[in-house]
Amino acid sequence: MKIEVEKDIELYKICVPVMEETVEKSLKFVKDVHNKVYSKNVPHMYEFRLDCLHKSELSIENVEKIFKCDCEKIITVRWNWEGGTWNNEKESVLGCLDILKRAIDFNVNYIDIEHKNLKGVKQGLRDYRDNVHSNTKIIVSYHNFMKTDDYSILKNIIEEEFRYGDIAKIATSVCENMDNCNIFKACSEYKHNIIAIGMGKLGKITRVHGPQFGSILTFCTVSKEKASAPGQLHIDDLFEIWERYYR
Ligand SMILES: O=C1C[C@@](O)(C(=O)O)C[C@@H](O)[C@@H]1O
Repeated sequence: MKIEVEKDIELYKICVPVMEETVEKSLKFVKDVHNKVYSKNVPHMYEFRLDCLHKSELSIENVEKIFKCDCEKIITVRWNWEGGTWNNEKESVLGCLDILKRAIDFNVNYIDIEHKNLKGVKQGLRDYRDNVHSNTKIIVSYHNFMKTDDYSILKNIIEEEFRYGDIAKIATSVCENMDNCNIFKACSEYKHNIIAIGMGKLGKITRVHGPQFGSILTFCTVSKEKASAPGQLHIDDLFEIWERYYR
């Protein structure tokens, strides 16, 4: 479905996280979503949360099967200190940076690395991407599951994210409506180069209208029970709202 609110606005993109324990289940999930097993609508792209893979699944040869999957994708290896399940045990089996660099070798659409993780890698991934002449875009992400920081702090984080990557991402918990205003402000100020999300029930408005303000995508779930973060809408609900709101 194409939704064009403004002449210059790009397609609104919906991304569904894939959080399976095995590569086989991940690929089957994407195939089932594409075949509308879980929902009436299908997303534009998928975020493969490779941190969710069981450690027995962690080999470059195995994760490469995901990089080859024929869909628009984000490859993410989310650490446990940022809300994911990656930990030192999994890291000892296969390094998260090795996974992300291999994904870059495969020209996946996006990789996502935490803003905090960059303390160790500095410019590493962007230089690597340029050196191997990959087209992968680098998302640098910041999550705050407790609150939404003051705009001046968010702005500093976003500016630093752009020092290391191509797309800035903030996903913060919305505690009051002014938080939503700050998230929309970030979408507008960094239009089409940012993913900005308000987590939690109060933040749902940003998940629905963030793309109109300039966020390049929004995350949805295809399950009534399972979501990768608080406040995600079911994909069918979002499509229904967009069709009504933007018709
Ligand atoms: O960073 C994000 C955003 C998210 O946390 C959300 O709030 O929808 C969902 C995560 O899967 C993703 O990596």
